[in-house]
Amino acid sequence: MNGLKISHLSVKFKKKEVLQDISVTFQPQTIYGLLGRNGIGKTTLLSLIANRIFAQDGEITLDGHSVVDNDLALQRIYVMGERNLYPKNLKLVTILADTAGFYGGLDQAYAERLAQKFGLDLEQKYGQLSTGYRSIFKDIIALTVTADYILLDEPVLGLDANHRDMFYQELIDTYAKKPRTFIMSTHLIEEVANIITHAVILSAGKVILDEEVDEMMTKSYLVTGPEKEVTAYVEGLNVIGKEQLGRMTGYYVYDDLPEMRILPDTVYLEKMPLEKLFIYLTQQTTERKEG
Ligand SMILES: Nc1ncnc2c1ncn2[C@@H]1O[C@H](COP(=O)(O)OP(=O)(O)OP(=O)(O)O)[C@@H](O)[C@H]1O
Repeated sequence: MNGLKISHLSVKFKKKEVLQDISVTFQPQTIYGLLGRNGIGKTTLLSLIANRIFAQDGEITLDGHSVVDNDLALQRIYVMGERNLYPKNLKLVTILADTAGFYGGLDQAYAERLAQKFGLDLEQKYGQLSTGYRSIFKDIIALTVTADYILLDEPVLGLDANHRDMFYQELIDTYAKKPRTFIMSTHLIEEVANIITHAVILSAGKVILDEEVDEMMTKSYLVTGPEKEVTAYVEGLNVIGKEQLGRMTGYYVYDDLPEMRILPDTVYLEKMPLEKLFIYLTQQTTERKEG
């Protein structure tokens, strides 16, 4: 019952089906990565959760209560808005105060510390900010607002490498001090691989993976070796990709490795990076849909 539960949700824009009968539960106090290729429906899903758009079918509940027109539930869910959400002539301090008003609080002192750290003057107007600083400002709100579920839509869009690093560090720190749920949509998978504890991958209108990152990593391998030996070793396993690496063949395997199977001296096992897993899993489902 606890958690943000998406049940059998379907969304169409005109004739285009974006999400088809998806179900997934976001648990309390967990950092999620919401991953998927461009245009797959990540922002759409976040907008549905925030009640900004409505689904044709399905239901979203927070701790058992529908979020539709439910201010009590919506106050507990903060969604980092799209690019031009705020009026350009509003000062950042005013936006902070308004947000605090709606959500029942915002850690003002922490917001000011963050603004100083990122070099952001809160007396500026929103319209004066560069793309990167708009993201930084929205990130500051997301990190400081009083809400149990914080939805971050591409939080590092336009941020330079130093600022991205700072943001990730702040996210880890604030989560450690006050655990709550963050759902972060991003394309920078390797950058968040050590931050998110759970991954939800969307592809071809469906949730194709919903799993703990640690669990995923225990069954994600790159197996390399001479073609004959390596092909024999991976037989019957869930091979999601293949690459030719010079004279060696590499198979990307997403499966538990059989304990009884002996690994030949010429065959090597490595961990598959999360990004490779994402690339091959989403490629498979897209090809299946198109094929
Ligand atoms: N209001 C709308 N009207 C019509 N089509 C829409 C609308 N909003 C989104 N779409 C379409 O829905 C699909 C999903 O878009 P969405 O923005 O959710 O994808 P995304 O996964 O967030 O993409 P990206 O990673 O590129 O930001 C796209 O094909 C988009 O064109």
